[in-house]
Amino acid sequence: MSSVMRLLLWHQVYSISISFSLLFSDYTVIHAVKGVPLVLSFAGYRAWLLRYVRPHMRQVLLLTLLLGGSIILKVVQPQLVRFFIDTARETGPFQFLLVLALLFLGVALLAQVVSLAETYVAENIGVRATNMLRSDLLAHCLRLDPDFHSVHTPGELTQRIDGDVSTLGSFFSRFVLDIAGNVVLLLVILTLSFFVDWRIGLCLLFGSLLLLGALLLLRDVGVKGWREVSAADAAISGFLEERLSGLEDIRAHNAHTYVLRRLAERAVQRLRATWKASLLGMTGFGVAEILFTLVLAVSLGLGGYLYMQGQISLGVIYVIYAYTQLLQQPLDALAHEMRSFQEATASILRSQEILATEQKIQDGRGATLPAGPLSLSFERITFHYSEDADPVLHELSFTVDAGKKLGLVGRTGSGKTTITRLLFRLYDPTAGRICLNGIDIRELAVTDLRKRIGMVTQDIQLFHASIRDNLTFFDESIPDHRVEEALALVGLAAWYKRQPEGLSTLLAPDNTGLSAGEAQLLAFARVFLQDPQIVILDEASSRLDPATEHEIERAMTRLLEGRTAILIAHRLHTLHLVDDILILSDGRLSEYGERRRLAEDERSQFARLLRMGMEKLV
Ligand SMILES: Nc1ncnc2c1ncn2[C@@H]1O[C@H](COP(=O)(O)OP(=O)(O)OP(=O)(O)O)[C@@H](O)[C@H]1O
Repeated sequence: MSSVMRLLLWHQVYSISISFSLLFSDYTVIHAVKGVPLVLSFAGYRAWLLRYVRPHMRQVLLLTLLLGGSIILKVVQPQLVRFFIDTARETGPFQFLLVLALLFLGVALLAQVVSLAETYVAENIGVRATNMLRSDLLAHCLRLDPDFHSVHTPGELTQRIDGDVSTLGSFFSRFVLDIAGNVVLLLVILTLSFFVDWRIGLCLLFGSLLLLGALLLLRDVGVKGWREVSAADAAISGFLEERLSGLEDIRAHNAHTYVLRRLAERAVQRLRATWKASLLGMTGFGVAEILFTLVLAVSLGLGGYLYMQGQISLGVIYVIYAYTQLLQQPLDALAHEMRSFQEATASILRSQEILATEQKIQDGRGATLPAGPLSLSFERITFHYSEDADPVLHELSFTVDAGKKLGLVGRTGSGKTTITRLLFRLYDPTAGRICLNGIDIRELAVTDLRKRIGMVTQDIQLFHASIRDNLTFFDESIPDHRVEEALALVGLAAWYKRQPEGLSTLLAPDNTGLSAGEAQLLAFARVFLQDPQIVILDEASSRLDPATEHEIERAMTRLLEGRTAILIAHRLHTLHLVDDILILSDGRLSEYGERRRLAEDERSQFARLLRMGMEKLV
């Protein structure tokens, strides 16, 4: 090889390795995705790969071997054809031709098998790693404070936990190997082409650089278009999610036509975006094809010239043709990987953002509570949801002795639910402290605290799962007879007998198929199974028929027996279950005392409420 050729080869190896090392260097990589500059350091990528791919190291090793094997098989095939053509032209022995043909067949078959194995192993790594990330994200989201969930809609979180993670599948499984594999393939093809003939090598080297540059430029044009399509897709999904969850209101207001018109508008937007993206994509594709054909024409023309000059054989022309064709794959793949790299970076950053969000509510130092009923006290509690908002509770103090029940009464927005959220430690008070048996609840482990408190809110969430799983919260250690006892205790024995598959009967999604009363009784049964020491009941404000109301009151009485409880009452008649009454007004204690005493005191607010015979307090 002449010194000029060596110089050229080294220059080529150097320039490709520089671009490769830049991609993976310790410098910060900056991308603009959806107009927002995003930053992720090499250490960031490495940490992600190590966390999610390390558990599958053996498979990664196998994938590396398979990739290496497939590169070798790809470049060997044209060489076999070259020998075949040259041997045939020189009328070489038939047996040798037969061996070459069989060898070619064998190599082609082996290449297919290796590519199949490669896909299988890569998919396997990708799916396992993304499943792990999905679990991490979901577990983290479930732990995060209500503040976080109030600014991130379920739809958005679904997209992050599922959509973004799916984008990362190929990043985990093949991204690094694909880039490395394609760079190696490109290098091998170009190096071999220099060995075939340095002029051909030079032609392919310049052709590759030109094509790679063009592909990178054109790729950005297409990406923008397809981004608009995904935005239009997301708008349609969001629209459908919202409308389908409000199905009853849509039916009640005969809003079908309005919904369909809005959907049609979004569909038209999507159609326009798709046209634009396809057109831009086709233009890019067309230009790349033209450039590629040019490179092919120049190299073949040069090959033809050299053949006429008697400098190369016909077999070598075939090799030139095959290698030029083969070049298209790594060039296309590298341009595509750049796009995947940007998408993966965006997904990693979005996932990282969630994982980096810290819970404000942290475990205490592990103080423990005794068994049996607990007393609870609020001591000068002030609370606001955000620093710039007005306080919702002002210096609120009250006590519920062990085994006693407190009735909370107040207008809508007076702060009743907020009190229960603070007790459950969904938020911590801004000032003051909440104690159970004299222990500040911030001293307890959060899970221990929440185990001790059973809560039935107005918004009962039942899952599309079996009755058993809905009541035990997927805790398989709870035996069926305990679940059946709980159902009987809340008065659902007759309902349960009607269920075709007993505890295994599936409940329909979104509580459909259940009356409001049945859903509430099932929520009571859940609390019975949890057997907490403190119960918080937020009475349903919707009206139920008298028979169901009676059932619910009976279940409530049983549930409250021997437990400390806070009952948020929306109707007066349920208040006979409680010992004390606390009337809240704009987050301030307006009246507080023993129920009997307040009822007998004509001047009390509570007695006035009773006299007015208000069925509904709020
Ligand atoms: N997550 C939140 N972020 C900010 N403000 C909130 C939040 N939740 C409630 N608030 C505000 O706090 C105040 C008290 O609300 P809370 O839900 O405790 O009232 P409530 O007495 O339970 O009302 P209702 O009887 O209607 O359920 C209201 O002004 C409400 O707007």
